[in-house]
Amino acid sequence: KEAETQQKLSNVVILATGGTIAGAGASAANSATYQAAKVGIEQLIAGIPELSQVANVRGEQVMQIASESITNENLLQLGRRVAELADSKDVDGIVITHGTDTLEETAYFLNLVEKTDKPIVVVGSMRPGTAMSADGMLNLYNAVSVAGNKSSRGKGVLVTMNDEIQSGRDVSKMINIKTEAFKSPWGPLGMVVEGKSYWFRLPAKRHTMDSEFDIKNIKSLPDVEIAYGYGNVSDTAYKALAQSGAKAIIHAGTGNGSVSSRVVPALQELRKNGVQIIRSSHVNAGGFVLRNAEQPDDKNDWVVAHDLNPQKARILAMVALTKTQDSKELQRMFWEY
Ligand SMILES: NC(=O)CC[C@H](N)C(=O)O
Repeated sequence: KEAETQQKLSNVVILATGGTIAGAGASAANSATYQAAKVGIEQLIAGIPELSQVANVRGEQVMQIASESITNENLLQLGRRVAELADSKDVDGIVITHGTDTLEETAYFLNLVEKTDKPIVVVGSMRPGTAMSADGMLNLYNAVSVAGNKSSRGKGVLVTMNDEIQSGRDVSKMINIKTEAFKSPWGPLGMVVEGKSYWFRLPAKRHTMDSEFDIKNIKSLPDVEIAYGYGNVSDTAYKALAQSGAKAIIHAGTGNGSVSSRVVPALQELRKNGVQIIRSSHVNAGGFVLRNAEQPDDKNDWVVAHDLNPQKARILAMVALTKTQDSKELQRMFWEY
């Protein structure tokens, strides 16, 4: 009988990369002071015996780092392993445990480059497993449940935090001290409760199977950097980034992605010299940048990031630049993804 249920369960692989979900603190009172990326995947899986009721789970330690230290090389390595597993007949779903600081970047990257409709779920936690009211155990249980469920197929890369099922494209870390840290400006796709998924909406943007990008064709990612807009800003950072080789600069702009008059001439000059200028917004609840509003983008030949925050705009720009150097093509991609 046991063998029968095992056969019916989906096969889910957990790729572990580190973060707080693998963190450990000195005392149960340490919810914020602890070391990330300490606990191995086998120990995490062993700590949740209930996983075996929702899927046949196995783990792989891909790396063991805090996610602020993830490099483009790490992204490519992870992306390639996800693609290999997605191609494998005996894998039905993939979970990636990840630090929450750049979780939204990795989730969006995978959403763009993985050519599969198998569920890919990225998950983290806000408290280490050693803390009181640790959230990692339930988040991971939810991630495995969602990854093992056929209803998750074809919905792009997903993120399960705080019982919500979020689109990896939209979701962002909005606050760093609450367990309800991850929000999308456009709302979650669904909820996962007691291992069961409840869906309410679908992603409208191109992703995975419908994406023109493929991890298998990406050898390396170009240098794309971010510079921050604020009052009395100077153009020093923009110029320095270009000088150090940035192919595109994401302007993490104020409000509608507005650009200070102290910076505009430098950005016009950089564009003439071949650097792509992409206007995004760093407003907290979600920016919304439109062409030729605030700045004459047609005249300047700049691109707008629309609703992508600066860090997500960097991901799309890197992936897009592996295919085109044309600003109009870039802009099309920023509308479609
Ligand atoms: N909550 C977290 O996961 C943050 C821990 C660490 N800074 C990381 O992103 O990996």
